[in-house]
Amino acid sequence: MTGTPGTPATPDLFALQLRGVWLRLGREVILRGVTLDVPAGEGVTLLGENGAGKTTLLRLLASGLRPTRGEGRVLGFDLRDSRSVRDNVHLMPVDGGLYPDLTCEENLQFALTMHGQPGDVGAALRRVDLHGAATRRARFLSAGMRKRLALTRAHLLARPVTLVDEPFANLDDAGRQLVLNLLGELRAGGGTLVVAAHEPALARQVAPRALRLHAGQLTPAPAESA
Ligand SMILES: Nc1ncnc2c1ncn2[C@@H]1O[C@H](COP(=O)(O)OP(=O)(O)OP(=O)(O)O)[C@@H](O)[C@H]1O
Repeated sequence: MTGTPGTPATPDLFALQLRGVWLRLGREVILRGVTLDVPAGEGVTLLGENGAGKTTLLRLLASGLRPTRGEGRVLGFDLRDSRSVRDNVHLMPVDGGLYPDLTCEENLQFALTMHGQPGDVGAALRRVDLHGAATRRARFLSAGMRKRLALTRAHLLARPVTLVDEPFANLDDAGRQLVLNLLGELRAGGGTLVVAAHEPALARQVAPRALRLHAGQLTPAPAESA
């Protein structure tokens, strides 16, 4: 895995590749030699107990954390090429990663503007039943409403790679079905998806290949795995 920044080495082949990645945060070693190949368009469910390192791995794949050792590529771009990686990846963090002082519609419009993308903000808010809260600041939304807003932002942006952390948390039944619909549409459009979740049966409906992170290592999870 070699190449210069800004130049994809293996375009279209693999969306995500890690080779022997170790990651230390403070005194703790979180990842211990993680190797991963995710073909473009695949959906991966990331399982693991609390504190296993799922969020950390997603942040690393979004170029928000650097490997202590080892290397990785996103759509052929070296993980150290943060700009190229961030152009192609959207990470939905567990808290939604919204701007608390922007309204719902401003949060969506800002995301579109940052990526130079067109998009129908009103339709996106209607889709997740937030049209009545369009002018409400994100800080005044409930946890479930924040999750809906963050999800519709990920769907609207439809980056080649979408990483979502705990998409089902805080949602009612209708909200969980919305997650499945929105993430399913991202996959259907050819997007690569990684879902970190504690609800394997739900997550696997849109991201069938399940991997488990345990003791810093990534292994295939059996079909019935919880
Ligand atoms: N900034 C940080 N500095 C030091 N340690 C950290 C930092 N962020 C996370 N950790 C540690 O990394 C480990 C993995 O955390 P992480 O949030 O990635 O786990 P997780 O699998 O997403 O857990 P959960 O299922 O509870 O969300 C934990 O032991 C956590 O305390």
